[in-house]
Amino acid sequence: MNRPTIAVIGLGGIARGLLDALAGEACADVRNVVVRAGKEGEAAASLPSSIEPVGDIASLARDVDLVIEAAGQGAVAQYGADVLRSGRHFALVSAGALADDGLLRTLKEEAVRAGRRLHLISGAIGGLDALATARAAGAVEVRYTGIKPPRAWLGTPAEQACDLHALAAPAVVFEGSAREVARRYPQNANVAATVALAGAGLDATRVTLIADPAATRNGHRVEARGVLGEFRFDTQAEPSAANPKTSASTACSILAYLRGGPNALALQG
Ligand SMILES: NC(=O)C1=CN([C@@H]2O[C@H](COP(=O)(O)OP(=O)(O)OC[C@H]3O[C@@H](n4cnc5c(N)ncnc54)[C@H](OP(=O)(O)O)[C@@H]3O)[C@@H](O)[C@H]2O)C=CC1
Ligand SMILES: O=C([O-])CC(=O)C(=O)O
Repeated sequence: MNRPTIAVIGLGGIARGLLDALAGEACADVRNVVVRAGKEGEAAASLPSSIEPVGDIASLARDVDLVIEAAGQGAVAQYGADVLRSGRHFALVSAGALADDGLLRTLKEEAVRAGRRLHLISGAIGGLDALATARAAGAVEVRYTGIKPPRAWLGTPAEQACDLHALAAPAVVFEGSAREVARRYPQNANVAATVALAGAGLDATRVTLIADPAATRNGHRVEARGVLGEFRFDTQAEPSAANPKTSASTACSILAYLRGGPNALALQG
């Protein structure tokens, strides 16, 4: 990838981490941040004058050629197709949005029509290359296990599964498919959808989520078994200082991608 001129959707923990990292980097020029319509002025107050906040895709600077989503699943649905129709590449981290087959199909079709790239950046997870290799050889059984401190699960359905404020031992808060977890835990388990899209698919990939009172970091475990043998990829990730639900590695995965790293799934192009 040549040095792209980019826009970032979102201005939360991941986006700010990325903008901070890019301030000292030559791998991309940031022209715009996409914020909710009406919040442009508020956003401008906290951004350098070189970055203009906009409230829609039509207002992006003409020379933006790549748009990075770092906002949430709703933002993928809201802006993804417009980004591609406007002739720009689209790279995202809110992978759970792609558990909606209709949205995934639309984005792929728009990417083909526009001749643009549709990339899913690795985010907080690793091992996608090994998953793709295992899948290429035939059927593969894949399990993703996410283990986070109780505070990372506040405001999610995990609150109904256990008392997050009085947990004395690890508690399983979700068991099911990657497709289901994408819908139920939109801010916490996008990595499960990423693992699924790289390997066994959204319905076959099994997911367990655990709230662990002894955990201080976000654990991500990928276990795969197929005709080639088996592997296990374990991550203990520092939580983002801005958002305990998110691993700090997510912003860095976008930086690595912009540097030309191999850490993205090409869904199209
Ligand atoms: N693949 C991966 O490994 C990971 C993916 N993620 C994904 O990244 C997302 C962002 O994470 P994080 O930065 O920590 O979250 P934050 O909650 O810190 O920030 C989200 C930001 O996005 C903005 N936003 C949300 N929806 C829209 C929209 N439709 N239009 C414009 N702006 C919008 C929010 O604005 P406002 O405050 O106005 O709502 C906020 O500025 C997560 O929700 C998750 O989907 C997160 C972690 C890992
Ligand atoms: O950053 C993480 O730990 C993973 C995460 O929140 C997600 O996949 O949505």
